[in-house]
Order: sequence, then structure tokens, then C-alpha cells
Amino acid sequence: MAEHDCGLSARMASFPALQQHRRDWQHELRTLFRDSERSNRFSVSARDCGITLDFSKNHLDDETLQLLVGCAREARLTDAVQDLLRGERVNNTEDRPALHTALRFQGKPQTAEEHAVAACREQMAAFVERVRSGAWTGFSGKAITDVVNIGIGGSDLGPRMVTEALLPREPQPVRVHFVANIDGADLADLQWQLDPETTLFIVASKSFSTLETRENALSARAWTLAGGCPENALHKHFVASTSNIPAAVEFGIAEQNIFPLWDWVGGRYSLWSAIGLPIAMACGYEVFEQLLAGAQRMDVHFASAPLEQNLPALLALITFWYAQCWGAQSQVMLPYAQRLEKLPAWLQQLDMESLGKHVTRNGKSVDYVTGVVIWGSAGTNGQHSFHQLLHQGKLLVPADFVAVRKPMSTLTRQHNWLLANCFSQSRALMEGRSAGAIEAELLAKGMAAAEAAELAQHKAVPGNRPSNTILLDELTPATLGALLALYEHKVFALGTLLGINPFDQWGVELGKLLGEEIFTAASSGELPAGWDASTRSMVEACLPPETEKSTDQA
Ligand SMILES: O=P(O)(O)OC[C@H]1O[C@](O)(CO)[C@@H](O)[C@@H]1O
Repeated sequence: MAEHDCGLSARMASFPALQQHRRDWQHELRTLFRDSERSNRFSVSARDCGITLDFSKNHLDDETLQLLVGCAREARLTDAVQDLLRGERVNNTEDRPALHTALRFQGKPQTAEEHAVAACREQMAAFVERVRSGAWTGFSGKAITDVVNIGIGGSDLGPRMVTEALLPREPQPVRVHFVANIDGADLADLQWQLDPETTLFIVASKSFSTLETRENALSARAWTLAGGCPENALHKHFVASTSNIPAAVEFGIAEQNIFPLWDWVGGRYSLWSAIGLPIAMACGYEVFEQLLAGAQRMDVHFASAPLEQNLPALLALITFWYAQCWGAQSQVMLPYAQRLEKLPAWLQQLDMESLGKHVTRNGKSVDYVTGVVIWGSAGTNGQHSFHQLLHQGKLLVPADFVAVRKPMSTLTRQHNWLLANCFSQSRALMEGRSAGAIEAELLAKGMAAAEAAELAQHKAVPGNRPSNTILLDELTPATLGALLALYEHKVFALGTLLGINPFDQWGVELGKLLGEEIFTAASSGELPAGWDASTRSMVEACLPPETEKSTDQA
């Protein structure tokens, strides 16, 4: 058992005052808006980043903010940010820095890390140019038409989401696809549309040991060979982004086709590295550079803005407030932009893999909520699905709305509808509608009194439900880069407030180990006696001993 930590009150002298403030809190959100200056006072713009945060529809006032900032000061957030950016070994359980900010440095490289990044960027730019221009050819001399990124988790979600968001809406020289799942259908459902002569695979894996990526890469290799590619021409169809160069070489990837990353880049923070290759391939290398530049502007903001006006710190403090003092156990991400449809999935890994921890940095167990459940989908689709629960359910689910001011298509009337819906949702969550007002309306329409009273209860919307709105001036590579960096830093700030390490992910290891154990035992047909009956009977029913033999990667 981990040594027990006494909880936030014992760790943070300023926390009990925040709790007392919560107990005293009597305000309704709608009444707070009697202050006509409220939205101005509780909105902050990072102008360089093209992002404004309106956090006025939250259960907070000046005193709340002061108390929250007090907690951040006590947690030495400002110092922690400097440690992060300076490359201190903030990932203490893996004894290494988390220097994803170095991946987006601008100007001349200064540090050893920046020099390495600059060289990799050059390599990426040259490669992208060769493939997109048709100079890079496959085994039969034809230009590449399709690029498939094989990777999972951080080696998939970020590049996939950004590519979908930024893909120019005009024909591109190559199509980029993503395969992640160990389910062979993911790869196979794509392959029938592809030609081995003109398909190039990027094997994206920081560790180059991830099961899904290894298996998909082996199958892709077999498919390429079966398509007529001689063994000695495989290098024309396979490149890799990895920090494990020997493993990539052993797999058969030519050394000059390997794009490096480093142990100081966390998987879920890696889209800014060579793991972002599919972004550059799909959208053009300059788009990738603009993405980096936007993210770097948010780094500057995070490092320099005072806590009261610091977007990542504010988002973190607001989540901290609801999770620690209001009992919120989840948070919903609602991008009102179809192109940002995959943002919730990306955020889910970033936030939940970082903050889903049960011990402090020193290994003491915590008795407070750490990470909350992150979920969501693009608006307006969610309105016709789960928003019912947000409006009338019994759970407190703080919402982050993301909206884009400039239309993202020529259908501007629809854009106006999109924004009208976004703003009406946060307003409905906040204002609600009382049973009394609804009952009066029903009576005025001639409904019988008893019936009206009952129906009004069903129709009433409690309101008083909090949200942030994050407004992007427009959806560009730079504003998207800044938005993603905003959330990366929010997660770091929360980790600091909670006293946990947001850069490791030991929890995923047990499942991997047991997966290996089950696969190996099922393949041999010898199931260990100690297994629980449920696992044993499912394995017996579904995994015949020939599993190993049925592979088509030979
Ligand atoms: O890039 P890799 O090493 O294949 O890892 C993929 C993903 O697997 C994880 O380690 C979790 O299993 C993530 O943190 C990571 O993004």
C-alpha cells in the first residue's frame, strides 16, 4: 500500500479557505449577470494567439479567483512552468524532462535539443517535398499517391485530428490515411482501396514496441511484398518516426528513412515532432511550421502572463474548483466546428492519461479526485444526443465550448446558425427555464391547471450550469497550434495543483502485460490454472490454439 497522503487540505494551506468559500457560495449564475461588466471582467484574450476565453458563465467572482490564484501560488505554479520550459526533470518517475515546447521553438536554435529539432525539421521538409512533388517513387517507379500513418495513442490522435482540421479543401498530391487499431479490419478496410505500388507507410511509434503498431506494420509489409515489391525496395514504401532507431532498423527500415524523436518528448505531446509528419504530408510542410509557431505563442503566453490572465492557468483553476469543491467528476469538450470533430478524442488522451493518477509525485496515495472524465463531440451533433443530460440530468458537468468566429466554409448562413446554437447552449445551461414560467405559458394556452403544473415540471430546465467559451478568431494552423498548447499547459497546471506527475502513464502497462499473457497462453492452448473462470471461458470460446498460425504476416 502506498503511504497515505492526508489530502488537499493538509497539502495546501490555502485550500480550506476555498472550501469555506464554496460552502458560503449562494449565487445563481443568472443573478451574477446583473453585473453588466461581468463578461468583460471574466474574459481574457491572448491576442497573439487569436484566442479569447470567456469564463464569465462560471460559479466564481473576484474572491473565488483570488482564492484559486492563491492555491496556484502555493503550488508554485509559476516556478513549475519555468522548470518545465527550462528542461528540468519534471517527469520524476521516468527521470526526464518533458520538453515538448522545444519542439516548437522559433528562430535560431540555441540549445542541444533545438539543434536536434531543427535538423529533424529539415529532414521532414525535404522528405515531404519529395513525396508531394512525385520525386519519391515506389518500387515500380510510380509516384506515391497514398500515405498511411500506422501508430496509436499519441502517435495517432494528434496527427489525425490536426490533419482533419487543416487539410486544404482542394486536391492534394497525396492522400493521407490513419490506421491505429489492432483489429485487422482497420488496416484491411483501407488496403483494398490502395495500390501497393503507390502506397507509402509511416510507422509512427516513439517506443517502436507498441503491439498495435508492430502488428499493423508487419501486415502492411507483407501486403507490400505480396503486391510485387522486392525485399530490397521496401525502403521506398516504409519510413518511421521513432526514438528507438535500432528497433526500426531491425524491422527493416532504412536508417535514412527514420525521423528521430527523443525521450524528452512524451507520446501524447509528440504531434509537434516527427510524429506530425502526416500533417505536413497531407497539408504541406509550411502548414506544419505555422502550427508550431502558433503553439509557441501560447508557450510564451503561459510563461509570461500573470496568473489572473493566464489562459492555461485559468482553465486549470476552474477545473480544480469544480472537481475539488463541487464534486464534478467529468468535463465535456464541445467544439462547434466540424473540422475539430476529433478534438475531444485527442483531449481525452492528453488529459486522462496525464491526470488519471492515484499517488502524488512522491508516491503517496491521494484521497481527492485527480483526473476527471473527458468526453464530448462536435456541436451541434451532441445537441441531438447527450445535451439532454447536460440540461436536465443530475450530474454537474462543466462544459468547454470552442467556437470559431470566421466561417469555415462558404455557407455563411449555416455558420451563423452554428454560432447561434453554440451561444444558445451555454446560455440555456446558465439560465435554464423555471417551472413557474412554463406553467404560466401552458395555462395561457388553455391547459388545465393540474396538467399544466405537472407538465411544467418535466419541461423545466434548472440552469445554473457552468461553462467556458473559447473563441478562436479563425481556424488556422497557428490558432489551432495555440489551442492545443493551451490544453497541454492546462493539464500541466492541473498536475502541479494536484501534486501529481502528468507525464507518466504506468497504468496502461498492466493491461499490455495481461494481453501478452492471454495471447501467448491461448496460442499454445495451455491456459494457466490460476486464471479466473470468466477470462478462461471467454478465451476458450473465442481464441482457438491456432491463433498464432493464422497470422498473414509471413
Ligand atoms: O508511440 P508509441 O511508443 O507506439 O506509443 C503509443 C501510445 O501508447 C501509450 O504509451 C499508452 O499505451 C501512449 O502514451 C502512447 O502515445
